[in-house]
This record gives sequence, C-alpha cells and structure tokens, in this order.
Amino acid sequence: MLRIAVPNKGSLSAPASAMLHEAGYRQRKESKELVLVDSTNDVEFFYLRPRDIAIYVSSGRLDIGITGRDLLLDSGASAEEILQLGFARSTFRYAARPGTATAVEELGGMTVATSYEGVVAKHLADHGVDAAVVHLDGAVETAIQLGVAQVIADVVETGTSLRNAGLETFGEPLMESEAVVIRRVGADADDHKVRQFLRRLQGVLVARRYVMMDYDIRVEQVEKAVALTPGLESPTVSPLHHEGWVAVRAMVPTADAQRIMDELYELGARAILTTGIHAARL
Ligand SMILES: Nc1ncnc2c1ncn2[C@@H]1O[C@H](COP(=O)(O)OP(=O)(O)OP(=O)(O)O)[C@@H](O)[C@H]1O
Ligand SMILES: O=P(O)(O)OC[C@H]1O[C@H](OP(=O)(O)OP(=O)(O)O)[C@H](O)[C@@H]1O
Ligand SMILES: [Mg+2]
Repeated sequence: MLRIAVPNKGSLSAPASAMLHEAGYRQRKESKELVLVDSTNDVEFFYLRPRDIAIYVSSGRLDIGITGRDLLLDSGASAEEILQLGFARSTFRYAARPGTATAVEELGGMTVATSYEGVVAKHLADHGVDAAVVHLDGAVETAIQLGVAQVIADVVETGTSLRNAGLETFGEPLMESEAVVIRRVGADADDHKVRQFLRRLQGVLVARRYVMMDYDIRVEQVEKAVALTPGLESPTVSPLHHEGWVAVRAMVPTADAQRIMDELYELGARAILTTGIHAARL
C-alpha cells in the first residue's frame, strides 16, 4: 500500500485534498481524521503538519508527500521534488521598514525574524552576511513593530500582510515556492505505485490547464490552423462529408482558448467548440 503524507492545516491543506479527490482518491470528511485508508486505490493517507512532511518522507516511513518547496528546503531533510502542483504559489522575501536596507549584503549586525530559519540562515551564509536569526512561528510581520527584529524574511503572496504592517520588500527573492510532491532521496525511481500516483496527479493538472478544441476548416487552411492548435503531440484531422473540409481536434491551454478561437475564425474555421477535460492520462 502506498503511504502518502498530506498537509492537515494551512494554505496547502484544502487544495491538496481537492486535487487528490479530483484524481479519484478518497479524502477525509472532517479535519480531525488523521489517517485514512483508501483500499480501492491501495493508498493510505496521513494528514500531517506541512512542516513535518519532508521529515517523515526522508525517514522512509512514508513513500511520498505533498508539501511546499519552501518547507522542504527549510527542513533540510533528505527529500526531493518529483512533481510541481501549481497551487500555494508564493515568493520568499526579505522585508523591513522603508530605508532599512536595499540588499542582503547590508544586513550584517541586524536581526532577522522568520519562520524559515533554515532557508534564511543558509541564504545569509551564502552571501557571507553575519546577522542574527530569530525564529517565530507566524505573524512575523509584527516582529518589527514590537522591536524583536529590524528585518523579516517571510512568505509573500499578494503583499497585503506587508503593506498592512508598513513594510517593504527589498533585495532579490530568496526563492519561489509552490506545492510539490516529494520523495526520499535515493528512493526507487521506478516504483510502479508511485508512478501511477504521479500520472493521476498529472492528469488533474492537464484537465485543469487544457480544454479540447474542435473545429471545421477548409483543407487548404489546415496547415495554418494546425500551427495555431498543435495539440500536445499532434492534432487529429478527420475527413468531413462536405468535400474540401476537415474536422480538427486538439488540446489547447485554457488560458489561450478565446484568442485561438478568434484566430481560427479569421482563418475561416467554423463550428469552433471547446469542451472541458474531466480527467486525463498522457
Ligand atoms: N498567503 C499564502 N499564499 C500562498 N501560499 C502560502 C501563503 N501562506 C503560506 N503559503 C504556503 O503554504 C505553506 C506553508 O503552510 P503552513 O501551513 O506552514 O503555513 P500557513 O499556510 O501560513 O498556515 P498557518 O496558518 O498554519 O501558518 C508554504 O509552502 C507557503 O509558501
Ligand atoms: O502576501 P500575502 O497575500 O499577505 O500572504 C502572505 C502572508 O500569508 C502567510 O501568513 P498566514 O496568514 O498564514 O499567517 P502566519 O504568518 O501566522 O503564518 C504568510 O506567512 C504571510 O504572512
Ligand atoms: Mg502561515
């Protein structure tokens, strides 16, 4: 049975469970459930604190886990990313009151408050900066107002939390993060169950990012049309009863669908339809 760690709280929890549900796995009905067996799919889910997941996975007790890239790096655990999931996207940045600093190199002698001590200590050391790091569990933005630190390093998404605290980011971002699937370094890369699990999640990503597009077009224009809708591998082109016309079917990114429909129409395509993809295996 495949043993999988899933975040039980925080920004990663709901979207991770939603993605697993979409991939056909049973998910817990209430947040107090900590272990759930999905016997149909031969999988056991462990709902754990997102920060602890890389530690469980690196120990080999759990086969794979879903966590944030920033939490994985911060843990220093011997685990690696094997799939990017595209949600809980954030940037990790230094911030302070305006005028405090413009780059990490200026932080010597200062105190930096953060919940990501591992990431920050490494970043400072990599830049040869001797600064103190204070670990706080959350609401790090308030540390400056309360005089615990001059600088913070924290997750930034919309920037609202920083603005509300009168702080500004400075310097280069320390990293970009998103939810990822992780596995122990050195784990069997060909494990059939792991590969099947990843294919299911990849199917969800495809279903979310693409639509199926169908249209009819005159034979003379097929090459130009197909250049607009190359599909993932190659579009299907089928003959139509109406001579001189063909039907084309290809997957296109949802974000580009309306623009592509306009361009196909200009080329003479008609009966241009898009339909959602429910599930996929590529
Ligand atoms: N506002 C946010 N937008 C996007 N991702 C976020 C946001 N806040 C945290 N994350 C991401 O969520 C993960 C952290 O999850 P964690 O549960 O530890 O913190 P949290 O979501 O802030 O919840 P908590 O309320 O328990 O602090 C990290 O990968 C982080 O990048
Ligand atoms: O740029 P924003 O859109 O404001 O998002 C970033 C904020 O969200 C998270 O905080 P959270 O609400 O989880 O509280 P925490 O600090 O207690 O973790 C993170 O720690 C930042 O404070
Ligand atoms: Mg938080």
